[in-house]
Amino acid sequence: MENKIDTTGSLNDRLLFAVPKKGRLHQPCLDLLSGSDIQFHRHNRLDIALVHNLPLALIFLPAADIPTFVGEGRVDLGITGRDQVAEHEADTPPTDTTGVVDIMDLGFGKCKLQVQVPEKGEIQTAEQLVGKTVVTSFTALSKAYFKAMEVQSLKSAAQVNGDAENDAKALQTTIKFIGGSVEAACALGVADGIVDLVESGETMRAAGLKAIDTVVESTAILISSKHPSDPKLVEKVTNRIKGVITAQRYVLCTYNVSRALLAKASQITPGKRAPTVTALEDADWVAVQAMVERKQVANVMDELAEMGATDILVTKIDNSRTTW
Ligand SMILES: Nc1ncnc2c1ncn2[C@@H]1O[C@H](COP(=O)(O)OP(=O)(O)OP(=O)(O)O)[C@@H](O)[C@H]1O
Ligand SMILES: O=P(O)(O)OC[C@H]1O[C@H](OP(=O)(O)OP(=O)(O)O)[C@H](O)[C@@H]1O
Repeated sequence: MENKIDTTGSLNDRLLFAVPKKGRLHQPCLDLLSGSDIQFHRHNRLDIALVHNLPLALIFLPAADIPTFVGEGRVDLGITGRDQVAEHEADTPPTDTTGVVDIMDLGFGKCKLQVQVPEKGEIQTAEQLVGKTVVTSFTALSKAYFKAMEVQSLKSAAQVNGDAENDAKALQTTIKFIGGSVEAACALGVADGIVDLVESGETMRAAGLKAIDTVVESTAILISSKHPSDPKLVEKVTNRIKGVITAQRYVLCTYNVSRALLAKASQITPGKRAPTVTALEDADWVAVQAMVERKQVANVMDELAEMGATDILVTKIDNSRTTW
């Protein structure tokens, strides 16, 4: 009892921010909070942590439950996968007051929710799974996906034999829920196909499966409820997170170039508004500084060097406050 911490009493005046408590999104979220200087200490086994330096409380929840808590306005802000929001909305369509607001894409947790079937089996298309058994953790999205196909198949079948009742039964796809290790379902004879997440494709290949269609593409997103308790604080947290994401996505590229080549160089590194150009002691030369997307930087350096820029340096951005 001595170690029991009463956090509930202190939650009233705080903006509640839901963060995945485990799984693929957990660590990148902790990194994002740390980069945004959101300081907290999470006591062992407690799913609520008070933030020391802002009127915020972090609520650690399964990624799949976050859209429900935020959508019902029980929690103000949250980070989860776009796939989880889509699943929640397929099950509980948003109204004027419920449902989530998609604030921004966070870039990590990239994956696809895909229809998968045994590599060596007879099924080659998603249409061939209509009327069969599909196992998934995303039942609402899968039901909606196959429903659309069933309607289509029913129309085609009715045109051929006109026996609508029997056709409807034959074309009903069974969607079964499994909480994890969905990829094992086909090999165990539980399913003809599955709907599961794919990132590298390693799990799918190891299970002898292949993807035949994509239901949803996903990345982690920052979401808020429709009427958060403190919109100003939501904006502050959003701007901090945006700053960290931008800092991760861009680097600062600095180089020297002759004035004669400045226009050409500016086309290679246009920067945010325009590159920063500084005069040098040598009147024919200038120093240029511009933000460049990290994934483009090697190509940009090659192009700059080829066109005659010298002393090209790339530096990491620790944090930022900018709009793109
Ligand atoms: N292989 C993956 N690569 C990238 N992102 C993923 C991957 N698998 C899942 N995700 C993302 O992370 C979210 C949470 O999935 P994850 O399986 O890590 O959660 P979890 O809470 O541990 O759930 P479970 O207990 O069902 O495994 C997914 O909804 C998806 O947005
Ligand atoms: O394409 P890959 O890179 O192999 O990733 C895909 C796997 O990742 C997720 O599962 P996770 O490892 O989170 O475990 P789970 O099956 O218990 O959900 C997903 O459900 C797949 O099984």
